[in-house]
Amino acid sequence: MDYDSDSDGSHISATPPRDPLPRRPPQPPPKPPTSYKSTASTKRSSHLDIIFKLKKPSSSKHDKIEPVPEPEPIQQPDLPSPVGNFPFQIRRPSDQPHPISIGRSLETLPAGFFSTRRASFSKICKPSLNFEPETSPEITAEPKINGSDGLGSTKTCNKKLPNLIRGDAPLPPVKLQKRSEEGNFVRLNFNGYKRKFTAKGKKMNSYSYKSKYFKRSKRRVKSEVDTGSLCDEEGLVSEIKLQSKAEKPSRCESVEAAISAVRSAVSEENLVRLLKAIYGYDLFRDGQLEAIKMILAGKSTMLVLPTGAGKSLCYQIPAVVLPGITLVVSPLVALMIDQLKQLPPMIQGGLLSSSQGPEEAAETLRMVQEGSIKVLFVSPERFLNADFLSIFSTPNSTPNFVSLVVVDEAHCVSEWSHNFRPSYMRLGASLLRAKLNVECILAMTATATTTTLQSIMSALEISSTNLIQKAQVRDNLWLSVSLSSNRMKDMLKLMKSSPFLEAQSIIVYCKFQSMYSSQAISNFYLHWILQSETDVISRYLCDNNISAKSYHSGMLARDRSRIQELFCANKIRVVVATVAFGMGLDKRDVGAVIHYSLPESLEEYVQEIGRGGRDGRLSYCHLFFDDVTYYKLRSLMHSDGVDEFAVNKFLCQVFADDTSSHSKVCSLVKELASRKFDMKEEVMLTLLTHLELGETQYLHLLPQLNVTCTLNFHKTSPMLLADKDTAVAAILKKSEIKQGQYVFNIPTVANSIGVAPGDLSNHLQNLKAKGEITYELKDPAYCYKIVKVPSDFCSLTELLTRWLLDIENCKVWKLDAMYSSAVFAVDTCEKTHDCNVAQQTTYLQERISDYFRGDNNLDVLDKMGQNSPFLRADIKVFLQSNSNVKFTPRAIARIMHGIGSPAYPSSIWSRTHFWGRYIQIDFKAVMNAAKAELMNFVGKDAP
Ligand SMILES: Nc1ncnc2c1ncn2[C@@H]1O[C@H](COP(=O)(O)OP(=O)(O)OP(=O)(O)O)[C@@H](O)[C@H]1O
Repeated sequence: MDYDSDSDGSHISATPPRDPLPRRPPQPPPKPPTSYKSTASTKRSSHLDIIFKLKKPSSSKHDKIEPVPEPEPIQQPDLPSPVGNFPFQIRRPSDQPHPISIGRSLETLPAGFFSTRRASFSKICKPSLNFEPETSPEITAEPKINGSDGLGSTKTCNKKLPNLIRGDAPLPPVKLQKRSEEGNFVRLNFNGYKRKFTAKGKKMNSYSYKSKYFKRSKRRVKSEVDTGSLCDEEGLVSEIKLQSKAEKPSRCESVEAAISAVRSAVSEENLVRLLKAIYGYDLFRDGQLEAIKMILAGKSTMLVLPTGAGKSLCYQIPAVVLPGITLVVSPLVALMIDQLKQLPPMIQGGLLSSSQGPEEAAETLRMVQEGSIKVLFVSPERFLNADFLSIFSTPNSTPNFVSLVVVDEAHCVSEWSHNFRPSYMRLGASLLRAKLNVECILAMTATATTTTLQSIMSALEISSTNLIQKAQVRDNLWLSVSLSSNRMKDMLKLMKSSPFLEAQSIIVYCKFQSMYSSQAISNFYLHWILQSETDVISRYLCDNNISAKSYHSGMLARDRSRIQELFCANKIRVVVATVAFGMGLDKRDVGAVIHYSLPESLEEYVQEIGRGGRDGRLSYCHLFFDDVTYYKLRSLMHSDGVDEFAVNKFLCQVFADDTSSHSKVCSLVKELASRKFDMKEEVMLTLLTHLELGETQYLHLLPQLNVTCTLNFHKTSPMLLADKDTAVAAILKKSEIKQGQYVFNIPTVANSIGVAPGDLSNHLQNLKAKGEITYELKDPAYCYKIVKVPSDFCSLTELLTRWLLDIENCKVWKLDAMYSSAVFAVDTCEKTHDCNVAQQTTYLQERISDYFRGDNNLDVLDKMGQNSPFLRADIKVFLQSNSNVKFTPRAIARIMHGIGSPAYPSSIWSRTHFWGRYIQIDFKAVMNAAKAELMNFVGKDAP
């Protein structure tokens, strides 16, 4: 079967039909500055055998290739013209700049309106840890809670601290286990169900079993159970919650006494006493004491500690000592919930998240204002909400003033990190100081290069003397790597051999959620099209007698939680997951982490291997890499890129709506704009945020809204209601009537009567409550007010495009650095007689520390081809066969690289013969070839 057959004429190609395996492009001239010669890319044998002693693998049942249905003939897509005017010119907007005026503050949206994106995140890990032996906590009483600062002496010790986790805790009900199954456990109680986790096997954490305290708490568990962290079955937090009532007062008193002592003198002795009183730990870990002292001295601090090193404690202790509230900014709701659950019970915590209902959010805010919350977790998007900020712009005498702002995952602040989030740009020190009146900021991360650190510290105005940084990778992680031309089989071999065979809990990380693009790479994978890679691999492992479960972000949240729980309870041995797995995961006994796919950066790699060996025991981390995955990832690094003319058109639209009033709320419907400018939503948000927070403030972003309203009248006739209600009158004026329903844009109607869109929404809710109307809202949109119209659109366009291009190049460089490190380890090992895991660990550790140190001499391979004899001819054929569609060079390069974009989605364009055909040729080279061919094409058509 000719899978690649098209019906659009594009099969008339300069290149012969695709081979089952991609042909290597003509090699570019050798790159000069590599201090070692890579043999990894040419040698196809697995290196596993020299690293680990292998057992004989069982045969795979998976080699069967199922027939693939013939693809439907390609329909010429009904695409919006992504480029109204052809790419090579930059237009100024037709509107003239308007005088600046300051708009009224209209933003009164209900809390919880924001959406939090799911991002590829988790926490990271760094170097030489001092994992001191954990001692049994001698806790004698359940902590109590207190006065207006959360720990004062006026209130009773027995008050229960719920740590406001509501119905949004992402945990499904679980059936009660039989008592007899209890082993090393903590019982959780979510959604009204109690559960126990049983840890089977011999490899349980030695601390837990040795701990006298643990044995005592086992006996007590029947009487009292509270919530606990999903994977903290050996953690102290849960143990604290198991205290008997009789023990409460002394415990509470000792905490209060320890706090008073620290308040009067911030000495090491007093802090260790407080550590012991709250957590039961005898010693601070590396970096903790230094950080806590610095924060208590009021100094903003940059803290870089590895994953699992105990960063949370560095803000929790100051939170109980300082008088006001500690605001913790976290990028993901899942992380916030996890951190909230892990707060010791004497620290009253709360969270504000987009998944909460308005009542829940209002209740949390009420508690904040009362001063009964000590630690509040919020998303960075919350800082868009003026109502939220106003709560904290109070004098320091009120109970709800902010003593400390903690920026967790602080690398998200920097565009040079592996995980930049535009909303984190909002957390600049000047804004935090102006809006929250806060002096002390703690930035925490586990992975940041020197460049990233510099940019975080400059944004948050943290002095270079206040940097606390420890090593990147823990010593208990054994790192190995191998080049593999058959990763599935090699992985099976690995897992059936020692020491992976003995590992109790294993995480296998995959990169791609769907096997879709595999069809472009090898016919062998054709039958996996549109299946999750994690599903395919977990099934393959199960078929080969290794019990494994798949986990990816496309699954229902309930199913994901269930898998995480079972894994934490040691009921699943292997989880095959995408990066979505592991965020906030605190399972201590993960014995092995296998990378089935190359990570996108060393940051991601370090973060993912950091899930292993959190109990301080040896954990084995193996990385498989291959050229095909590298090429695929290299293409993906270009998926956020945009061109100058697209940025210019975007700016024209953003400022087009500015007529006369700067108090007007403008909106940009995300999906429509994304297709129109062929820009991902995240990229548009990055640009808008830059327009607000860059050197010149051009606009003021407001919380996102669903802007299109479809409304029906019920009780009173529309005209009669309009006589009494100005909002209804405006709706009638500004609506289109479609099938008897009134359809209008919320900001347009709000602007016409001079109210905020949020106020109009509230008004609609009231009318609905009275039975007058029903309505539906749709079309999520970015909302903003224009502060200043740029005077020179061309310069601004150029500036923004260059900035985005630098970010794109940085991502590519990070991937190349990851790939080069893997090649380096394999090559160096190959040259070494009797190379073993210990040596590979050393090679990889060296590369990792060079990378994070920002060593400019780091050799980075770029193995992309620079040209192909068929490229220009293929582009020409492609253009001829799609002559009715407008393209940009970037759009063509994306198609040739097999990357979908909002205006050229893969669902349509992957059916073309050329989809992904040139992934081995550098993206920019393909773009240049496309540009030249487009010029020819346009020239020919010109009259
Ligand atoms: N001084 C200490 N002694 C013993 N255990 C500690 C100490 N400090 C923290 N821990 C424990 O270490 C574990 C990891 O801590 P924490 O979650 O704060 O790490 P982290 O650095 O935030 O890691 P991640 O980046 O994965 O979130 C927790 O179970 C915590 O209770």
